[in-house]
This record gives sequence, C-alpha cells and structure tokens, in this order.
Amino acid sequence: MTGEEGPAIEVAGLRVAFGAVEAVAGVDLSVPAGHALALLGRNGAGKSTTMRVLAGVVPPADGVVRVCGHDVRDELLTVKRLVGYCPDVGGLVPRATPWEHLQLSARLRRLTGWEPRARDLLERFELGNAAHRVTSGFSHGMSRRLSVLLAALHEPAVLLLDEPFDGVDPVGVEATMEVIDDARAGGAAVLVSTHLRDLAVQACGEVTVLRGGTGVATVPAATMAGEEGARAYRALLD
Ligand SMILES: Nc1ncnc2c1ncn2[C@@H]1O[C@H](COP(=O)(O)OP(=O)(O)OP(=O)(O)O)[C@@H](O)[C@H]1O
Repeated sequence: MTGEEGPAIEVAGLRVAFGAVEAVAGVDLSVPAGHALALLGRNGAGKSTTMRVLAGVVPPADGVVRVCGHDVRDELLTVKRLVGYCPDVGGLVPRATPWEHLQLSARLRRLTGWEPRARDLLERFELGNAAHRVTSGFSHGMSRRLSVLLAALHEPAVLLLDEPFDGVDPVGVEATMEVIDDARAGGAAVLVSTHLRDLAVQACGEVTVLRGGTGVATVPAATMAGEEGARAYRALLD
C-alpha cells in the first residue's frame, strides 16, 4: 500500500503531557498492515490521546510515532493523508449534511471517482435517507456512524477509530465491523479504542490495555473474550 517496510503503526515510548497532567507516559504499539489492534483501558487511561497523536492532531512530547514509516513530527501532512481518523467526539460541522462532509473530505484529499463508494457507505450505514440533512439534528449514534464512514472514505492505509461503537445500534455495529474487515483485507492497519470489550475482541486480533497512560499488556484478543476475558481484563485494571 505504501511501499514502506515495518509496521504501519509504530509507537515507541510515547509521552504526552497537558500541563501537569501526563496523559500518556510511555506507550508502545506496533500494528502491521492488514491487522487490527484494540486499545482498552479505563476512562483517562490515554487511549484518545494516543489516537490523536497518530492522527496528527496532538504533538508527541517524546517517543517515536510513525505511520507507514513516516514520522509524525517530520512528515505531518503525509501522516494526515495516510490516516483515516474517527475522533471520539466532535469532528462534524453542524450546519453541513453528510454529503457535504463527504464532498469536503474528497476535495481536501483530491479524490476522484469517490461518489459510488460514498453512496455505498451511506447505504451500508443506513444514512442514505439522511444524506442531505444537516448533522445538527443527528442522534448520537447517527453522528458516530457518519464519523466512521468519513474516516473510511478514502480507504486509508491506517484507520483510527476512537469509540466507533459508542451508542451505535446493531446495524451500525455491523457496518463498522465490515469497514474494519474491508480495511484489513485491503492491507490497512486498524486501531480501535473502545470500552466494549466483546466488540474489541470481534474486531481485532490483538488488544493493548492502557493504565494511567502506560501500556500494561498486549495480548491476543481471544484472551479477552467472555467471562474469563472479563476477569483477565479486570485484573489488568487494578
Ligand atoms: N486537552 C487536554 N487538556 C488537559 N488534559 C487532557 C486533555 N486531553 C486529555 N487530557 C487528560 O489526559 C488523560 C488521558 O485522557 P484520554 O482522553 O486520552 O483518555 P481515554 O483513555 O481516551 O479516556 P476515555 O475512556 O474516558 O475516553 C486524562 O487525565 C485527561 O483528563
């Protein structure tokens, strides 16, 4: 997809501080092309901040952060082009419609022939009927679905989904799973932050658990499944 060697997502010793708050205090991640990793952890563990650094929205204070071999500090625009990012909150223009969001995204990325894929995604996320309604009237779940769809439009090499399932109905969950599977099949690396452990297990091959801004474990997703997985996860949180 990019011709670069090494993992598509590479994070080593990442640190981010907001004043006195150390949001990320040493996170390491490695996601090869075609793989999906879930980020789990309690509120405030540093998941969204890690995602924001990879999306080029927040600068790293320390550590190495590379997307398809490109350093987020030195090649910010290249990184932003390679990434599709669904933020945990915000990101939508209240007075714009989904179709206008798609048009803007396509224009910024100089996409051509994007309309059939956009229409297909709108149908898959059951937003076809709302394509020309302003998003200010959208429910939380509709906004989430649109944010996932926008992140996926340009078939990014790295797909970053922050809380994509939050408040989303089963049809939206299914559409999001499909987007993740398609992205992986197309050679993308996917990072998913969620509190929904079972959906993380379904979507991803591996799970990294963050605690207090630090990675405490990276394990096969299957070990986090079911009741046994719930106990294993709980043990990592204390
Ligand atoms: N812009 C900011 N300014 C100040 N502190 C911040 C900012 N963003 C994040 N933080 C702090 O950094 C820490 C990590 O926050 P982050 O949003 O990354 O956690 P999270 O794991 O995504 O949490 P949640 O599951 O609640 O979304 C928290 O203590 C949070 O208050």
